[in-house]
Amino acid sequence: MDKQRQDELKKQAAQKAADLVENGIILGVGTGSTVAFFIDALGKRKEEGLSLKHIVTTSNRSKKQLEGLGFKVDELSEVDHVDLTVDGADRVNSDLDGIKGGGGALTLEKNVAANSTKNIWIVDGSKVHDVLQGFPLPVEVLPISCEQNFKRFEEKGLKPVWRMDGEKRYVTHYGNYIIDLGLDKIEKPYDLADYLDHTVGVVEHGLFLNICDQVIIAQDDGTIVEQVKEH
Ligand SMILES: O=C(CO)[C@H](O)[C@H](O)COP(=O)(O)O
Repeated sequence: MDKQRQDELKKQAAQKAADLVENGIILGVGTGSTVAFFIDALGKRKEEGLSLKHIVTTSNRSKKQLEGLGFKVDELSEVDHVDLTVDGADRVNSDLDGIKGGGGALTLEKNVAANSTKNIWIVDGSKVHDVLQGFPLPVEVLPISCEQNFKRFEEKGLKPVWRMDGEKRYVTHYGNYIIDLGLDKIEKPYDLADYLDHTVGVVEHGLFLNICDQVIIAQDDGTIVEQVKEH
Protein backbone atom coordinates (compact mmCIF):
# COMPACT_ATOMS: atom_id res chain seq x y z
CA MET A 1 0.00 0.00 0.00
CA ASP A 2 1.46 3.41 -0.87
CA LYS A 3 1.99 6.00 1.85
CA GLN A 4 -0.65 8.39 0.55
CA ARG A 5 -3.33 5.70 0.67
CA GLN A 6 -2.16 4.54 4.10
CA ASP A 7 -2.36 8.14 5.38
CA GLU A 8 -5.92 8.46 4.02
CA LEU A 9 -6.89 5.32 5.95
CA LYS A 10 -5.17 6.52 9.12
CA LYS A 11 -7.09 9.78 8.80
CA GLN A 12 -10.42 7.97 8.50
CA ALA A 13 -9.80 5.89 11.62
CA ALA A 14 -8.63 9.01 13.47
CA GLN A 15 -11.76 10.96 12.48
CA LYS A 16 -14.00 8.15 13.70
CA ALA A 17 -12.24 8.14 17.09
CA ALA A 18 -12.45 11.93 17.39
CA ASP A 19 -16.22 11.66 16.89
CA LEU A 20 -16.39 9.37 19.95
CA VAL A 21 -14.78 11.85 22.37
CA GLU A 22 -17.37 13.18 24.81
CA ASN A 23 -17.45 16.58 26.47
CA GLY A 24 -16.01 16.95 29.95
CA ILE A 25 -13.83 13.83 30.00
CA ILE A 26 -10.17 13.33 30.90
CA LEU A 27 -8.61 12.32 27.59
CA GLY A 28 -5.35 10.49 26.95
CA VAL A 29 -3.73 11.12 23.58
CA GLY A 30 -1.07 8.74 22.25
CA THR A 31 1.77 9.10 19.80
CA GLY A 32 2.44 8.52 16.12
CA SER A 33 1.33 9.51 12.65
CA THR A 34 -2.22 8.15 13.08
CA VAL A 35 -2.60 10.02 16.36
CA ALA A 36 -1.36 13.19 14.64
CA PHE A 37 -4.47 12.95 12.40
CA PHE A 38 -6.58 12.34 15.52
CA ILE A 39 -5.19 15.51 17.12
CA ASP A 40 -6.06 17.51 13.98
CA ALA A 41 -9.62 16.16 14.13
CA LEU A 42 -9.78 16.95 17.85
CA GLY A 43 -8.75 20.53 17.07
CA LYS A 44 -11.74 20.81 14.71
CA ARG A 45 -14.05 19.46 17.41
CA LYS A 46 -12.65 22.08 19.79
CA GLU A 47 -13.56 24.83 17.32
CA GLU A 48 -17.08 23.37 17.32
CA GLY A 49 -17.25 23.59 21.13
CA LEU A 50 -15.71 20.40 22.52
CA SER A 51 -14.49 21.05 26.06
CA LEU A 52 -12.34 18.53 27.94
CA LYS A 53 -11.64 18.38 31.67
CA HIS A 54 -7.99 17.41 31.19
CA ILE A 55 -5.75 16.11 28.44
CA VAL A 56 -2.66 14.02 29.06
CA THR A 57 -0.39 12.74 26.35
CA THR A 58 2.39 10.21 25.79
CA SER A 59 5.04 12.26 23.99
CA ASN A 60 6.44 15.73 23.53
CA ARG A 61 5.51 15.51 19.85
CA SER A 62 1.81 15.08 20.60
CA LYS A 63 2.03 17.66 23.40
CA LYS A 64 3.41 20.29 21.03
CA GLN A 65 0.72 19.59 18.44
CA LEU A 66 -2.05 19.75 21.06
CA GLU A 67 -0.72 22.99 22.52
CA GLY A 68 -0.47 24.44 19.01
CA LEU A 69 -4.23 23.90 18.74
CA GLY A 70 -4.85 25.66 22.05
CA PHE A 71 -5.26 22.62 24.32
CA LYS A 72 -3.74 22.74 27.80
CA VAL A 73 -1.84 19.50 28.42
CA ASP A 74 -1.36 18.04 31.90
CA GLU A 75 1.02 15.39 33.20
CA LEU A 76 -0.31 11.93 34.00
CA SER A 77 0.74 12.53 37.62
CA GLU A 78 -1.65 15.50 37.79
CA VAL A 79 -4.81 13.46 37.13
CA ASP A 80 -6.17 10.59 39.18
CA HIS A 81 -7.38 8.62 36.17
CA VAL A 82 -7.99 8.94 32.45
CA ASP A 83 -11.46 8.27 31.04
CA LEU A 84 -10.45 7.44 27.49
CA THR A 85 -7.13 7.10 25.69
CA VAL A 86 -6.86 7.08 21.92
CA ASP A 87 -3.60 5.74 20.53
CA GLY A 88 -2.16 4.06 17.47
CA ALA A 89 -0.55 0.62 17.36
CA ASP A 90 2.09 -1.14 15.31
CA ARG A 91 0.34 -4.50 15.25
CA VAL A 92 -2.95 -5.79 16.61
CA ASN A 93 -4.23 -9.37 16.65
CA SER A 94 -7.69 -10.87 16.78
CA ASP A 95 -7.72 -10.74 20.62
CA LEU A 96 -7.01 -7.00 20.43
CA ASP A 97 -3.56 -7.54 21.91
CA GLY A 98 -0.85 -5.57 20.22
CA ILE A 99 2.68 -4.35 19.71
CA LYS A 100 3.36 -0.69 20.38
CA GLY A 101 6.46 1.43 20.76
CA GLY A 102 7.56 1.87 17.16
CA GLY A 103 7.97 5.55 18.02
CA GLY A 104 9.88 4.77 21.20
CA ALA A 105 7.24 6.09 23.61
CA LEU A 106 6.15 2.71 24.98
CA THR A 107 6.77 3.35 28.68
CA LEU A 108 4.61 6.43 28.96
CA GLU A 109 2.11 4.92 26.53
CA LYS A 110 1.67 1.85 28.71
CA ASN A 111 1.38 3.93 31.87
CA VAL A 112 -1.29 6.17 30.37
CA ALA A 113 -3.12 3.17 28.92
CA ALA A 114 -3.01 1.22 32.19
CA ASN A 115 -4.62 4.16 34.00
CA SER A 116 -7.35 4.65 31.41
CA THR A 117 -10.86 3.37 31.90
CA LYS A 118 -11.13 2.82 28.15
CA ASN A 119 -8.50 2.44 25.43
CA ILE A 120 -9.26 2.85 21.74
CA TRP A 121 -6.63 2.08 19.09
CA ILE A 122 -6.80 3.57 15.63
CA VAL A 123 -5.07 1.66 12.84
CA ASP A 124 -5.11 1.02 9.13
CA GLY A 125 -5.76 -2.53 7.96
CA SER A 126 -2.08 -3.33 7.34
CA LYS A 127 -1.48 -3.48 11.11
CA VAL A 128 -4.04 -6.23 11.75
CA HIS A 129 -2.87 -9.88 11.77
CA ASP A 130 -4.24 -13.01 13.41
CA VAL A 131 -0.85 -13.55 15.07
CA LEU A 132 1.44 -10.67 16.07
CA GLN A 133 4.08 -10.57 13.35
CA GLY A 134 6.05 -8.45 10.95
CA PHE A 135 7.08 -5.80 13.45
CA PRO A 136 10.02 -5.87 15.90
CA LEU A 137 9.07 -5.86 19.56
CA PRO A 138 10.60 -2.88 21.40
CA VAL A 139 12.04 -3.48 24.87
CA GLU A 140 13.19 -0.46 26.89
CA VAL A 141 16.20 -1.32 29.08
CA LEU A 142 18.23 0.46 31.73
CA PRO A 143 21.72 1.43 30.51
CA ILE A 144 23.36 -0.10 33.64
CA SER A 145 22.56 -3.69 32.68
CA CYS A 146 21.67 -3.36 29.01
CA GLU A 147 24.65 -5.41 27.75
CA GLN A 148 23.62 -8.36 29.96
CA ASN A 149 20.01 -8.01 28.79
CA PHE A 150 21.11 -8.00 25.16
CA LYS A 151 23.25 -11.13 25.65
CA ARG A 152 20.43 -13.00 27.43
CA PHE A 153 17.98 -12.13 24.65
CA GLU A 154 20.50 -13.43 22.10
CA GLU A 155 20.94 -16.68 24.02
CA LYS A 156 17.17 -17.06 24.20
CA GLY A 157 16.85 -16.69 20.42
CA LEU A 158 14.94 -13.42 20.65
CA LYS A 159 17.00 -11.79 17.86
CA PRO A 160 17.87 -8.52 19.66
CA VAL A 161 18.96 -5.43 17.72
CA TRP A 162 19.87 -2.09 19.29
CA ARG A 163 17.61 0.74 18.19
CA MET A 164 19.87 3.40 16.73
CA ASP A 165 19.67 7.12 16.21
CA GLY A 166 22.27 7.67 13.51
CA GLU A 167 25.59 6.36 14.84
CA LYS A 168 24.46 6.32 18.46
CA ARG A 169 22.02 4.22 20.42
CA TYR A 170 18.53 5.69 20.54
CA VAL A 171 17.82 7.19 23.97
CA THR A 172 14.26 7.23 25.31
CA HIS A 173 12.51 10.07 27.12
CA TYR A 174 13.65 8.43 30.37
CA GLY A 175 17.31 8.08 29.37
CA ASN A 176 17.14 4.36 28.57
CA TYR A 177 17.94 2.29 25.47
CA ILE A 178 15.64 0.25 23.26
CA ILE A 179 16.41 -3.28 22.14
CA ASP A 180 14.14 -4.37 19.28
CA LEU A 181 13.40 -8.10 19.18
CA GLY A 182 13.25 -9.15 15.53
CA LEU A 183 10.91 -12.08 16.00
CA ASP A 184 9.11 -13.37 12.92
CA LYS A 185 5.95 -14.21 14.85
CA ILE A 186 4.91 -13.94 18.48
CA GLU A 187 2.76 -17.03 18.90
CA LYS A 188 2.58 -16.81 22.71
CA PRO A 189 2.57 -13.11 23.62
CA TYR A 190 1.51 -13.72 27.25
CA ASP A 191 4.48 -16.06 27.87
CA LEU A 192 6.92 -13.60 26.30
CA ALA A 193 5.42 -10.69 28.27
CA ASP A 194 5.72 -12.71 31.47
CA TYR A 195 9.42 -13.38 30.77
CA LEU A 196 10.11 -9.70 29.99
CA ASP A 197 8.08 -8.50 33.00
CA HIS A 198 10.34 -10.62 35.22
CA THR A 199 13.66 -9.67 33.61
CA VAL A 200 15.67 -7.26 35.76
CA GLY A 201 16.77 -4.23 33.77
CA VAL A 202 13.73 -4.24 31.51
CA VAL A 203 11.85 -1.01 32.13
CA GLU A 204 8.95 -1.77 29.80
CA HIS A 205 8.15 -3.67 26.63
CA GLY A 206 5.86 -3.11 23.71
CA LEU A 207 3.49 -6.03 24.26
CA PHE A 208 0.22 -4.35 25.20
CA LEU A 209 -1.95 -7.25 26.31
CA ASN A 210 -5.51 -7.05 27.55
CA ILE A 211 -5.30 -3.26 27.41
CA CYS A 212 -7.15 -2.28 24.25
CA ASP A 213 -10.96 -2.17 24.58
CA GLN A 214 -11.82 -1.17 21.05
CA VAL A 215 -9.97 -0.97 17.78
CA ILE A 216 -11.03 1.17 14.85
CA ILE A 217 -9.64 -0.24 11.62
CA ALA A 218 -9.67 1.69 8.36
CA GLN A 219 -9.52 -1.07 5.75
CA ASP A 220 -8.01 -0.83 2.30
CA ASP A 221 -11.46 -1.06 0.65
CA GLY A 222 -12.48 2.16 2.42
CA THR A 223 -14.70 0.57 5.06
CA ILE A 224 -14.25 1.19 8.76
CA VAL A 225 -14.46 -1.80 11.07
CA GLU A 226 -14.77 -1.51 14.83
CA GLN A 227 -13.90 -4.43 17.09
CA VAL A 228 -14.70 -4.42 20.77
CA LYS A 229 -12.87 -6.58 23.31
CA GLU A 230 -14.91 -8.93 25.42
CA HIS A 231 -13.20 -8.73 28.81
O1 LIG B 1 3.33 2.95 19.61
C1 LIG B 1 3.50 3.98 18.99
C2 LIG B 1 4.59 4.93 19.28
O2 LIG B 1 5.46 4.46 20.30
C3 LIG B 1 2.58 4.31 17.87
O3 LIG B 1 1.28 4.31 18.32
C4 LIG B 1 2.74 3.28 16.81
O4 LIG B 1 4.12 3.24 16.44
C5 LIG B 1 1.88 3.58 15.58
O5 LIG B 1 2.41 4.67 14.90
P1 LIG B 1 1.82 5.16 13.51
O6 LIG B 1 0.45 5.64 13.77
O7 LIG B 1 2.77 6.26 13.10
O8 LIG B 1 1.86 4.01 12.54
